[in-house]
Order: sequence, then structure tokens, then C-alpha cells
Amino acid sequence: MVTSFGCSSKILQLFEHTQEEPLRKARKKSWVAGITTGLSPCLTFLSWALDFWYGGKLAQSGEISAGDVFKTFFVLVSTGKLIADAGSMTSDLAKGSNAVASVFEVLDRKSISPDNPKSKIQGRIEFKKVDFAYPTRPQCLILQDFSLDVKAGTSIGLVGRSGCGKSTIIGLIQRFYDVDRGAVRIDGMDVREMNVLWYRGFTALVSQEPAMFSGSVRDNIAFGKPEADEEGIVEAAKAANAHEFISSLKDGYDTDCGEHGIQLSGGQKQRIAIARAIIRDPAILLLDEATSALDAQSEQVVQEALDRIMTGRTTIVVAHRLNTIKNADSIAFLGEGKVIERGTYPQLMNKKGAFFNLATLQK
Ligand SMILES: Nc1ncnc2c1ncn2[C@@H]1O[C@H](COP(=O)(O)OP(=O)(O)OP(=O)(O)O)[C@@H](O)[C@H]1O
Repeated sequence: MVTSFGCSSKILQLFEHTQEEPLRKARKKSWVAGITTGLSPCLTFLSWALDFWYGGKLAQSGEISAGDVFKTFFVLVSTGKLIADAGSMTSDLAKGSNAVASVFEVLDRKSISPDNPKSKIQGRIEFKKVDFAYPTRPQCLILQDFSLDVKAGTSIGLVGRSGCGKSTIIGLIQRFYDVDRGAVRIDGMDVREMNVLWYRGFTALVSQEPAMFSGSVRDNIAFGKPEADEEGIVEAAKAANAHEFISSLKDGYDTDCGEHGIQLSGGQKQRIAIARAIIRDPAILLLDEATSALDAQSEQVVQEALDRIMTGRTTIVVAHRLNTIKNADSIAFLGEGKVIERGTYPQLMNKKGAFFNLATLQK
């Protein structure tokens, strides 16, 4: 990508720029380390010199014997060096204790496993007064006092200007991050208290750019459910409008679609990704601009497949093109980290507010 855009010098510049701050810190640290390392033997020798000077004075005046001077000297030799060495280790000790604390923090984390591991989730999603900022930009709140309630088995379209936090909401539902305030609840339970692997087993994501893994088409679909049998894989492909084109490939489901395999079109890859999602039979389906990279014809085929698999599942649809969410049970228009408008497509159009303005722009 860097080479094809011919911007390697710019990237090198950026790299050098990002190294400036660590370099400054490293220089500061080496100064401190150098001074303390030099100071430590210096203090040791000074204390010996002081011992002989003052001890010699006291011995001369007859207050102590020469033997006492040597006794204190040997006490200084054996203890002073240890104290000086311990002093030069303080920064390492502080670093070590921080590292150990973070390890224990991870070990102490508790995920509540479901009482019955076979139990399923229904798929109700609630965001309760959520504040969220990405850890790398803590000062920039993406969601602020954000609340949203999606009933189990219904679909909701998320719309709003680019960067308003739609994909962030999808990431929070999958618990890729924890909220700073408030809670994300699934069926009334805080996601932070759920066993995250168990919970993610009930979710499936179809994003704008489907990832193809090395292996056959079959492997790529089964990635959603490794224990799936042939019948399940074909059923999922049929539901995703993919069976026909897969069967027409020279090696059918055995066709290699990895890095050195067949070149699939965007729409074909997307349908394999949908089959991969559907084979999981997810209670929560997350569609992050799943059709926005496709041409009109592919979009229609993929949209048909999506409409079919959405029924009966809680579905979050992030969309720029509003026609993809026309049939959603409700639509939330986001802005300034909150839901500004919510309703069905006709309700929002009648309201003649922000959503109406966006829809008019797209016509
Ligand atoms: N990993 C991250 N670290 C820091 N900031 C991020 C990260 N991901 C996204 N952001 C920022 O969070 C804000 C919301 O991003 P998000 O991708 O959720 O918006 P969006 O509404 O989905 O945008 P789009 O419609 O363009 O896809 C943006 O300002 C983005 O720059």
C-alpha cells in the first residue's frame, strides 16, 4: 500500500517523528541513570574518607582507639556498598512492581460464566448512559451519556455523519473495549460480567471488507463454526445467495480462496462472509456497512441474503446509504455522541429533522 501510493518518504518522516518523544525520554533516563551510577561509588568512597579523617582526629585526641577506627571502617565497607547498590535499583524496583501489579490485575479479572453453558441469549441490547473514549485518546469522548435500547429479534439502523461513532457502538457490543461510564447490557446483564468467549459465540459481524482466510471456500465458511458439517455449510451458502456461484467454480467448495487462490469479486467475498456469519446462527447480527463497497447489482443480491438472515435476530445495521435500512424496525440518527432522532423510516421522514435532511441530500 505504502509503495503503491509512493509515500515511503512520508512514512519514514512520520516514523522519525514518532521516535522523537521516546528518544527524549530515553536521553533523560540515561542522564539520571548515569548520575546515580556515578554518585553511588562516589558516596561510598567519601564515607570511607570521612571515617578515616574524623576517626583519625578522635584517635589523635585519645577519645577512641585506632582499632575503633578500623572497626567502623569495616562496618562501612560491608553495609555502605549494599545500601548504595539498593539505591541504584529503586527505578528497577518501581518498574517491576508496576509490571507485577498489571499481571495481577489481569489474573484477578472475573468473568461470570453462565450457570448453564448451553443456555442461549435472546439478544436484547441496552446502552445505559454510556460515556466512551478510546484508550489512545482519553480526552476525546466518542459517546457521551449515550442510551439506546434494542429489543431482542428486532433490527435497528444506525446513521449519522462519518466519525459519529457507529462502528464504535458495534465494537462495544462485541466488548472489544469497556465503557468509561454507564453500561452495555445484553438481556439485562452487563457485558463486563459475562464470559466474553461464550457471549461472542452468539454474535456475528459482517463488515465492509470481508476477510478471506487461507484455505478452501468450505474452510472459509466453516470458520464461523468449525464443527459444522457439509450440509450446514451448503445451507448457509444457500441462505447467503452464494451456493450457485460456489458450485459453478471449477473445484466448487474446495476452491482455494487464500492469498494464492482464486480471485473472487467483492460481492462474492461478501456472500461467503455472510455464509460464515449465518452458520453461527447468531442471536446478534452486526452489519457494518456490509453492502457499501458493492456495485448496485451485487448490492441487491447481498441485500436479499441479508434481509433473509436478519429475520428473528437482533440486527444492528450501520449504513451510509439509507435505502439499505428502509425496512429496519427502527432507525437511530446519531450526533454529538448521542441518539438525536429515533423512529421508523416514515416516522423520521415525517419529522422533517436531521434524518430528513440527510435523506433529501441522498436523493
Ligand atoms: N481505535 C481507535 N482509536 C482511537 N480513535 C478511534 C479508533 N477507532 C475510531 N476512532 C475515532 O472514533 C471516532 C468514531 O469512529 P467510528 O469508526 O466509530 O465512526 P463511524 O461513525 O463508524 O464513522 P464512518 O461512518 O466513517 O465509518 C472517530 O473520530 C475515529 O477517529
